[in-house]
Amino acid sequence: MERQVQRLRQTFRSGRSRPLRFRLQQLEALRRMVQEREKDILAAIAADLSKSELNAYSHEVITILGEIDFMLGNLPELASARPAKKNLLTMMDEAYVQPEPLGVVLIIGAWNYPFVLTLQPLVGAIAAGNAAIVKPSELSENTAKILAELLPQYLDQDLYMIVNGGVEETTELLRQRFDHILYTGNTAVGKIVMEAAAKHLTPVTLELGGKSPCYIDRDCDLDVACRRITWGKYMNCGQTCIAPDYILCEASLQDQIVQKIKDTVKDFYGENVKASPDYERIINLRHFKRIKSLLEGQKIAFGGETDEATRYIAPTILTDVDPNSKVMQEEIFGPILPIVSVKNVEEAINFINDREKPLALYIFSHNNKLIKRVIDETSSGGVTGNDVIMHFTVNSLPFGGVGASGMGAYHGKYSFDTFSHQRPCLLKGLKGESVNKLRYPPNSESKVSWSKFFLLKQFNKGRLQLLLLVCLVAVAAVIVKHSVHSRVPSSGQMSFRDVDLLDFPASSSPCLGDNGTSC
Ligand SMILES: NC(=O)c1ccc[n+]([C@@H]2O[C@H](COP(=O)([O-])OP(=O)(O)OC[C@H]3O[C@@H](n4cnc5c(N)ncnc54)[C@H](O)[C@@H]3O)[C@@H](O)[C@H]2O)c1
Ligand SMILES: CCCCCCCCCCCCCCCCCC=O
Repeated sequence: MERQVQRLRQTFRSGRSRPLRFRLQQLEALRRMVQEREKDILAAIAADLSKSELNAYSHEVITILGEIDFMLGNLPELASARPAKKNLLTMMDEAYVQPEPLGVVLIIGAWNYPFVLTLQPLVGAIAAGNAAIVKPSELSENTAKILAELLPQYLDQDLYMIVNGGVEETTELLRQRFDHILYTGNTAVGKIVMEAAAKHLTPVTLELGGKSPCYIDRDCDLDVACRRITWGKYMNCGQTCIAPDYILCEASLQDQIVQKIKDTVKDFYGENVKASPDYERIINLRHFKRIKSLLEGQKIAFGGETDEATRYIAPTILTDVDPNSKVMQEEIFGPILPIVSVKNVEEAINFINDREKPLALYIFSHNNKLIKRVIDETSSGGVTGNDVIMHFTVNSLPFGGVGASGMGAYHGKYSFDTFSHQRPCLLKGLKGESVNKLRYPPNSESKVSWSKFFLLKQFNKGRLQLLLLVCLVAVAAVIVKHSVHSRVPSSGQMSFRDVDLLDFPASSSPCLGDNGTSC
């Protein structure tokens, strides 16, 4: 493993991954891979999650194509240096923020959306100019296999690599030094990843899980709310990190909600859910048994049927659920929907705040003020009001957790930023020592007073007059210099705008004039 990481690092150091043209080519190659090998990819995802190919396309492939298109359209802007605001002391200098790649990054994916959760971070890593190792989950073995087969055929093999394997291989990978690790999966392993990363001071993005609450207000269109919740809860058989984990509502709404979700399940999946091509299965027997055990001692208002041989668990609703019961202690990650009664919105807010910060929060109400209030008085990775899951699909929104549900974020611009260092650059000329004297020893009351003036903008009348005089002299000097220069032939030095940005390693100043001042 060490040799492989070393090989990627050497290629990264050669600068090959930096030019924008190269990054765009790799992203285009990735898009070609998805388009040309769509059938194989869909078959692999379908096999891993007993999913129809149509669902595999709309749950996963569409997201990756959208992310690649976003990067192709926005990369030149994302990668270019941004001029920064200056203070009085540096007003003649050039200040800008230059995004730069981090180096060799590690992406560890989870099995529940095995294509999206590995390739979406990879798109960001490539766009930001990094080398990357991708470690798909061993539980979604078909997708892991097809990725290992396809990626080397389309991407630069000395920069982007797939490592397949389980705990042993991941542990070995985590011993290596990376420049960033993005991990998606459960919280317990998140801690292992963070501990391993700490040994090398490697920054991490942790995309974890949690119990995402869904509050339904009395003042709400229950038909619409229940239809949307049914879609988001039972999609992928409940194995979605941002699925609504449980419902909070007033006790009087409970029966209506059960009835409406029941009707919607019939609309979506037909009389025989088991036979529906749109209803998936639990990934493995361990998870099947874990989810089934959550039903013990519960009041099953709907569903509850299970079949171990096919790892089928029916869309299920539990009512009058005790907040202290097992099903309310861990993330369900399966098609079981508990309903917990609360008296009002205050109690719902307290219920949420008494627990770990969730990955997502959903609020259904006609009353926008109530939705805003719940947002203001709680915390979660993300929020969708009057719907579920959909904030994931907006790539102008950062996607990630907070507290126990994770740290850092990605998607769109946020992926680019996650895999970049925002490097502050200040370029000064070698003149101006008269002002610089103010910061050189020996210090004095007068120097401190001048520093306050320059850095804290604490004017007094005398200083202001003096500054005006200095400015006049500076303007005069610039005019004289300019008139001399206009008579001298050009030095032939190129400005930033003359350079083909595509061939540029995205490390130039935004506007470097030939006297070192910003233009
Ligand atoms: N925030 C998100 O975007 C997001 C997305 C999907 C899933 N999740 C969360 O992930 C969880 C489900 O995923 P999972 O954890 O079952 O997936 P998983 O079992 O596939 O594990 C995730 C990754 O961790 C690796 N891994 C497992 N054990 C390890 C160990 N001991 N040491 C090092 N690496 C190890 C696996 O190989 C895999 O690549 C849920 O909690 C879910 O909410 C979060
Ligand atoms: C008008 C037709 C629109 C069709 C849009 C379909 C959107 C489907 C989006 C589903 C995306 C689900 C991905 C969830 C991934 C969550 C990752 C965590 O587990």
